[in-house]
Amino acid sequence: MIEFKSAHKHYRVAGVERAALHPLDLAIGAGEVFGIIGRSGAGKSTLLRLVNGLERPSGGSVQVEGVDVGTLDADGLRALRRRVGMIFQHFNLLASRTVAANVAFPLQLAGHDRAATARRVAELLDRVGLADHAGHYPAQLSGGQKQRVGIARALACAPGILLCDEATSALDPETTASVLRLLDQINREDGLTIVLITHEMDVIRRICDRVAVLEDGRLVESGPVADVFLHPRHATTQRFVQEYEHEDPATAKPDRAPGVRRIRVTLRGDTTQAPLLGRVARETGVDFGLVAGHVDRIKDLPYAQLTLALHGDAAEAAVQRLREAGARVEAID
Ligand SMILES: Nc1ncnc2c1ncn2[C@@H]1O[C@H](COP(=O)(O)OP(=O)(O)OP(=O)(O)O)[C@@H](O)[C@H]1O
Repeated sequence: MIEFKSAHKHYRVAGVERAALHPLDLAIGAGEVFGIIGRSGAGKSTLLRLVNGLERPSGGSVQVEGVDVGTLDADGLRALRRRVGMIFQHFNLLASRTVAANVAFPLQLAGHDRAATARRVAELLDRVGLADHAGHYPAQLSGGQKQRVGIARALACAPGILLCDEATSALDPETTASVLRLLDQINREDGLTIVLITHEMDVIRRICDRVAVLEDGRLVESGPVADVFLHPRHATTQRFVQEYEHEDPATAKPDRAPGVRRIRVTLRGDTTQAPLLGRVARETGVDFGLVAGHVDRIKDLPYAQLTLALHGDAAEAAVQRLREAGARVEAID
């Protein structure tokens, strides 16, 4: 659906070229919810703007549905933007237009007649739960309602791709959750491809299938969300995970006591709640202390990740049993 091939972007500021994105390869499949996470200035917005042609790559190519975005003329770009909807952190609604008129706007630009526009607007407002707010103005809406209008407007021309630019960053946690549920529902029902950029790991964890981590314009890690966040390899990803888990750095340090081994045990899916630890302790005679841990979900996947201190001679046997039972076990050293 979207493919970056050695795409990169430089900006010239006061005569000096600066790389916002270094050459990047990335493929996003149809129907995926793909998250891009990074700190401020990492290059997230630049990456997103290359997809809808708001920026052209300085080199390499960005293809959307097989079309090279960098080669499009004004007509081509207009057609592209009907296929690629976008929602924004600050909603970007027209303050002087009602909710219905905001949603109607792209339909009018695309030349739909009055009756077809009215039908489509009613359908979209119903979909985002705002059928009874059609005549309200943006100033009369909460942040979550404004973003629902933004979503309805972005979906007006039935795009195949929705770009979300920090779409929940201005919302409180409960409203964020409800907007993310709506996006998740739209993705599942319509098979819409969603690309979202965020600096919040929680947003990625809730709805994304895959994630890419950006740092200083470089893609440092990418893959299925559970793999990247449960077993982060790059220091930047590790920091995002530590912040999300509120991890105390002291717990990550190995216990130097003789005869004690620290391990991190990850259980996913059906094994998450299996009565495993007690059984392994009984069968092997190992004793374990609980150092840290959490039980959570990544999209539809339940998981548990525990740091254990294993005491005694049976540690190796216990690790073996845990692995046989489907747990991933990593030594912490
Ligand atoms: N139009 C521009 N002209 C010059 N430099 C730019 C322009 N847009 C972005 N940059 C620079 O490119 C780099 C990446 O910016 P970008 O906005 O893509 O990052 P970001 O990860 O989206 O950051 P934020 O989360 O703060 O929006 C930054 O150093 C930024 O200053």
